[in-house]
Amino acid sequence: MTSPLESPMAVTVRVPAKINLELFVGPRGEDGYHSLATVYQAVGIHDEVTAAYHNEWGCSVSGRDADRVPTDESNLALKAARTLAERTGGQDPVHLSIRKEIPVAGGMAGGSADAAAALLACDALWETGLSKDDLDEVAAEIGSDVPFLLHGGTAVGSGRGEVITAVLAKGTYHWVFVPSLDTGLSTPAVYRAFDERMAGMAIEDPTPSATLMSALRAGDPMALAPVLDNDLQPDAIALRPDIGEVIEAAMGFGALAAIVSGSGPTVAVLAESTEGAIDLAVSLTASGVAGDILRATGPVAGAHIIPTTRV
Ligand SMILES: C[C@@](CO)(OP(=O)(O)O)[C@H](O)COP(=O)(O)OP(=O)(O)OC[C@H]1O[C@@H](n2ccc(N)nc2=O)[C@H](O)[C@@H]1O
Ligand SMILES: Nc1ncnc2c1ncn2[C@@H]1O[C@H](COP(=O)(O)OP(=O)(O)O)[C@@H](O)[C@H]1O
Repeated sequence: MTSPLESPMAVTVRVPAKINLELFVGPRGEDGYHSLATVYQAVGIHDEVTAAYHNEWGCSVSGRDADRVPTDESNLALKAARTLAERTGGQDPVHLSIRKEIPVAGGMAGGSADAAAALLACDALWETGLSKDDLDEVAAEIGSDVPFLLHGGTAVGSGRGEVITAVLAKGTYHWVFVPSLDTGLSTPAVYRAFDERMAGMAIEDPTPSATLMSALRAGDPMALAPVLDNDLQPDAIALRPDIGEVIEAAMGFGALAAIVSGSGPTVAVLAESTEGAIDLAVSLTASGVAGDILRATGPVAGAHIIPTTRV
């Protein structure tokens, strides 16, 4: 048995953002969700979530866009912690301190990332002993992107995106992200616009493309660039024409590719190398088309515990 002296009082988890290298949208199911075939990649922009014992449940948020993140029961990290506590027969309350770097409502799954981090942190703090599969099941209940953020790397997401299969991917990809301004884009609004655009057309069940898989196996950004694809991109651009301008500018400055991440509005720009990514970031900033730019490589590891205080 673990002595109380060895039990952690707080656990901190670092968790990456995701982009969708491919996002194929199928028909809308009876639950209101569309089936997806997506290829996720975890990229090196990270949030940190610390779970610490406290006399009541709660959370606080600091860092980038913190004022746009709720701290009530609708916070996805808090929701995840409370769901895990329920599933494991009740646990002592925790306070979650969330430090954000992932743009909020940007299509990079920051809320889902915090939920994945909270699950891992609370699982370790409470020593629930849940299996990986059990944790995945709780993750899927919180949101479609949450299981991937536990796994990281590059992976196919099927179902609603919550059924994860690892992909054989070589190499490191150099990305520039344009999170796009001060307002996000609502995921339901983008899916609604997709439905309106596709009304009356037959939508097939989606499958990942073989060409994308072979580009990833080769680890070749030049081969990956032309096959990046997102069925929601036209709808995100229709709702936010400035996204189209960012894509056009990035291509004009020599990007290998530029694509909307998930439901947007963040644009993910693929560069050939670190130097290429720096040049693109400088050109995009100087042109005035993008005020705020992030740079990262992918793939990176999923949610993981980082050393923290033990008593
Ligand atoms: C688009 C994606 C791509 O990875 O990521 P983000 O851009 O949000 O990061 C995901 O599909 C985000 O999935 P998820 O996290 O489940 O979306 P939610 O916010 O729960 O969905 C809000 C609403 O969007 C619509 N929705 C969502 C997912 C889906 N597969 N089909 C849908 O039609 C539904 O109307 C749903 O009620
Ligand atoms: N911990 C959290 N971090 C960020 N957003 C959160 C969090 N919890 C709830 N939200 C809400 O979820 C919404 C979607 O945010 P986010 O997950 O960052 O974007 P997206 O779904 O576009 O990837 C935001 O409007 C925000 O209010």
